[in-house]
Amino acid sequence: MSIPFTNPLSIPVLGFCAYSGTGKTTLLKKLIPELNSRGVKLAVIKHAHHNFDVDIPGKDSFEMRKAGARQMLVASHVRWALMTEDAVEGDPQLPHLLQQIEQDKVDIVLVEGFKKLELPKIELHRAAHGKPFIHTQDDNIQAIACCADTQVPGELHRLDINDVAQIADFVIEYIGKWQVSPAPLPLAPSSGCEFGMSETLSVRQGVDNILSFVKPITDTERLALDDLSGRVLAEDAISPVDVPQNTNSAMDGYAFKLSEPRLERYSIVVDVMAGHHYKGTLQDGEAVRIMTGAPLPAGADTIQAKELANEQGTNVSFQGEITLGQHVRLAGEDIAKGKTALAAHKRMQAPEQGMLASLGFGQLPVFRRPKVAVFSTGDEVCQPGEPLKQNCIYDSNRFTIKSMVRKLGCEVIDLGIIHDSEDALAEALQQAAMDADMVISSGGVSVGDADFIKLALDRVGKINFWRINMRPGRPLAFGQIGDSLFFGLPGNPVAVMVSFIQFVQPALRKLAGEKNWQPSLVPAIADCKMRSREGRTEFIRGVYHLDQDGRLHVTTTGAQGSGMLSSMVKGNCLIIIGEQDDQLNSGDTVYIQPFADLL
Ligand SMILES: Nc1nc2c(c(=O)[nH]1)N[C@H]1C(S)=C(S)[C@@H](COP(=O)(O)OP(=O)(O)OC[C@H]3O[C@@H](n4cnc5c(N)ncnc54)[C@H](O)[C@@H]3O)O[C@H]1N2
Ligand code: MOO
Repeated sequence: MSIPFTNPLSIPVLGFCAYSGTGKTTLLKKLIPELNSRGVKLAVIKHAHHNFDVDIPGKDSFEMRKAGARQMLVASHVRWALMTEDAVEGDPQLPHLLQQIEQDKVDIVLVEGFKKLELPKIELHRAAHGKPFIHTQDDNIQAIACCADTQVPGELHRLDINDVAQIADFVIEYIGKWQVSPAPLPLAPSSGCEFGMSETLSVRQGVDNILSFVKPITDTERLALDDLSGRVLAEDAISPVDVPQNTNSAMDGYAFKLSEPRLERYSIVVDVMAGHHYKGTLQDGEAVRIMTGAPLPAGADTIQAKELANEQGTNVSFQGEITLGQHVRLAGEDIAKGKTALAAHKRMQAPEQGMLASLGFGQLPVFRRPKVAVFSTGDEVCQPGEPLKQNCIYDSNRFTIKSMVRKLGCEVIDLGIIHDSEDALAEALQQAAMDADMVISSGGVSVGDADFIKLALDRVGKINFWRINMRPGRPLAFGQIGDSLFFGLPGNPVAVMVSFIQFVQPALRKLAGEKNWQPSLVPAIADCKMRSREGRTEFIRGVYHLDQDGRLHVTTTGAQGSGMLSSMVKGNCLIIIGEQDDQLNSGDTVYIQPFADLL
């Protein structure tokens, strides 16, 4: 029996399954240090079948839990542990357990046990134990680690159960290939098969297929702190210092040593300003005037704010509750020296730049920015700024595409408007693919006028023309020209933007080296009725706001023609009606995708 499983995290999860006695734990005890030595940070979840305990009778944490604390968190400066009394019928739920993992701190979660879940796993098998294979019953086995003389089916990835380095290679390759599911939407699952010319795909199938062709850029360059905005970090930034550097005061006030019982008054020995320190050691009954950010003098352990203190001559007395250690910021409490302050593959914006500055970095390695060539097609398309010819339309697509490409930190190569001639298109595509990592065109991909671009693409690359079950943005071309990726977006201006957000954006982010990116989708209450068609994903331009009931509400921008760019200008989000719905009523909850970060 297999039990469905969905990974709720944006990092990979890999199980290890075997009959008991095969040596799962023994292998993991060797594999973990091997992976650590290669820079892989990992978490492990282990399923225990018995009523285990990690605490010791007599310890405070044990006694408090036994006294009835449903959760008990015990912490020191090196480790913390959360114990939760959570008796469930049957097995614990792995997705719930995974959500307890701090996924920004590790690259992968290894799972021991949970054999019946539809979870990607490595099977461990020792012929000498005479146990049956698991992969014959479980399609989720990614590889089998077994003895040299064991026969396994040819298509199954084979590993040597005694070769820990080889198993570590497989895990690292698995992490590299793993892709976060880009659309946690109620969309049809991807079938994972190859799609040919003019197939009709779901949005999820389209994204999965495209991402399987994207190879992240590995070239790097070093940039000054000031130039990091929008760039993707190429190596972990390890903190060279403690932040804060010293244990210091979080308040303007007085620092002293708290004693039991509390003293009536303290004598003020000196003022300590930020950027200076008191060289002596405070004695019982002594206090210093201290400013926010100034180092805590030796001997002091507590601060009282100025507002709760009365100075009389050279003495000070305090009002209100005082707890040991209050208003003291510990050295390294934000970021400790030697810890990963920012992991590689993160796109940097203001908070990341600020944090790197606070650690004293002057320059950092980033991945080279992707180069993206953009052009428009069509004899009716005119250059803005020039007189509009009869029966023509100004080129808006090149400008929306270029703007979104730049927002994603890429370099734009503008190829202008290419007129409907097979030779001109073929030449432009070939040249663009030599210079750029990605080529994006708009127009000419639906049935009527697709012929020129299809013929040209056939000459220079490998392209699929798909219909995506979505609106707007039904036609989409995707493929490769040489080493370059090609997107042929539909001509209608709104369809261009929606297709870019759904398909080009995840591809460009992966190309740029970014990891763990997922579209931001948030639930909102529909304030009006909206129509779709079952089997199709509808991206309606909407306006969301925080209502007086404290929840996000959303309404449409009005007319939804796929040529009406005004709907994108008025809107601040896409309202997503999934494939399984044909209508949304006022009051229903719907996912929205705010687009302020890209547009
Ligand atoms: N018989 C069918 N006709 C159409 C279908 C279909 O399935 N069967 N699909 C429709 C859909 S959906 C879309 S979207 C469009 C996409 O067509 P193309 O990609 O071939 O685009 P064009 O025909 O070249 O242009 C469509 C529309 O967009 C305007 N356009 C084109 N380029 C630009 C530009 N750079 N800036 C601004 N506007 C542009 C163009 O003038 C047309 O009005 O096909 C439907 N038809
Ligand atoms: O993509 Mo078209 O604009 O769906 O109507």
